[in-house]
Amino acid sequence: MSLPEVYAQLFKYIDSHRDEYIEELREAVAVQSVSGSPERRKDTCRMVDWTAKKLQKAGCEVTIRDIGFEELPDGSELPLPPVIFATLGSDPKKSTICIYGHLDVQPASVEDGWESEPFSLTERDGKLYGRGATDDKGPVLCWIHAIEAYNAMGAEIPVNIKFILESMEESGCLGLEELLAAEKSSYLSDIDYVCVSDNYWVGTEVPNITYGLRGVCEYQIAVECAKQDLHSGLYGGAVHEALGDLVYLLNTLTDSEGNILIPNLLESVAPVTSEETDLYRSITFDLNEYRRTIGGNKLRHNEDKIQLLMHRWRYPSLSIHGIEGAYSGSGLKTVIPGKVIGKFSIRTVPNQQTNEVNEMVISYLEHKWKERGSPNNFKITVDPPGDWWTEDPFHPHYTAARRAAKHVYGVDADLTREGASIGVVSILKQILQKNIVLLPVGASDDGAHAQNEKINIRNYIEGTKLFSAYLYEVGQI
Ligand SMILES: NCC(=O)N[C@@H](Cc1c[nH]cn1)C(=O)O
Ligand SMILES: [Zn+2]
Ligand SMILES: [Zn+2]
Repeated sequence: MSLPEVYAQLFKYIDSHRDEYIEELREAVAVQSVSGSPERRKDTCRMVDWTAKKLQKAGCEVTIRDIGFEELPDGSELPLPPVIFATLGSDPKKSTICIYGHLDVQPASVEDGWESEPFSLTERDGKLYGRGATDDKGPVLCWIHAIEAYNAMGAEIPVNIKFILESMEESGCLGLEELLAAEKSSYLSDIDYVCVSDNYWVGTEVPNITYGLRGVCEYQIAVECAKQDLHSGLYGGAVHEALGDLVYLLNTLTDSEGNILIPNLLESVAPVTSEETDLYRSITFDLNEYRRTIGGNKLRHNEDKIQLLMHRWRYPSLSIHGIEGAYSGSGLKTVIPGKVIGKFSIRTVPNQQTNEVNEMVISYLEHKWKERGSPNNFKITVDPPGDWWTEDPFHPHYTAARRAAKHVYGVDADLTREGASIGVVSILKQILQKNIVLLPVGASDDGAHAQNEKINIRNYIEGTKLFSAYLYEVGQI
């Protein structure tokens, strides 16, 4: 494949600006834009301002869109971080692509087991460690740097660009759907293609392009046995313990193999077709490397690549995330928690309907609660869901993205799905009905949401090249 002249120049420029790109990521990571923490809301808004300035400097016309308030558990209201709309170019002869990214991050602290301060970007062995490095500040910066590279070369970007950058992605995308629905006939009216970089490679060497996501339904079960915690020596034996009830309920959700026990929940899962299975065969995926990265003893579907990938991407799964109110410090504490809240989620897939899943979950838990016969207070809360999404991976937009990947990495990108959820993707699909490509830059072992999140310098720099090449290739469709 001959390399277009523009690539040679862009790639050389990008390589020579590596150190500046790292410094910019350092600045971005230092802003503690944790959307789930009300006390970090100012920092989250600061991240919005910081990014808006970068976009303006790159030549974009930036609009900051207010999206209202979040109601906190105590009934007070907290302003949501605004959404950035940024436009570059409005040539009617060019296609217009919509690029989505998010500026908020998951919580992180050294006490969780980080080897270095999570909000201070730290380089070790060619990797940049820091919260948000790969999810999703690194990829957002890759887009901005790709545009800056075109500008510096004096090269024309062959597409118009419209950014949507939100800062509540890690907290249910609050306020975004309403904003985007209202913009269908204005800001979003001329979008031809959508590109999102908020997921990861399936491995560490071969790039992939993603055509499907699972949805997510999140639940909280609260059980209360006392108005405060109790001394287990003084009250143990006298009370019906809330944590025992909760553990019982959580244990009824799956069997020991992880199979979901909620009746009828799997009935609406679309059958896997042979064409679909064929797409999984050629995916580069090393089961043993995946297991080693996790550090576990044995995987489910251990011997079968296709089954394992399908259970990560194509079938529902149920995960228990934690128990609020239960003692979780080191050592023992002889306490009976007065109130505990169990948190779990179900990843949903085509053709499951969120409202049906919610009804099945609630009715099953209410039935199990009755069976338990506990006198304690019990309440289930359903959190805002995200829908699943699938796309046509043989659309010319995908061909353009794969051509871009081939130019950068020299190999064919795999066509894959992902098991996580990106709320905006199904929302944009519903509103725009346009082809959406997910174009990840980070590697499978980046540790998004976990301790020691990182992006490899190679992925960060090659990701910038990938986006510059993607802009070029989409301009050729
Ligand atoms: N990079 C996508 C991602 O991490 N999405 C989150 C979205 C979410 C759902 N509930 C809280 N965050 C995911 O867990 O899939
Ligand atoms: Zn993300
Ligand atoms: Zn995330």
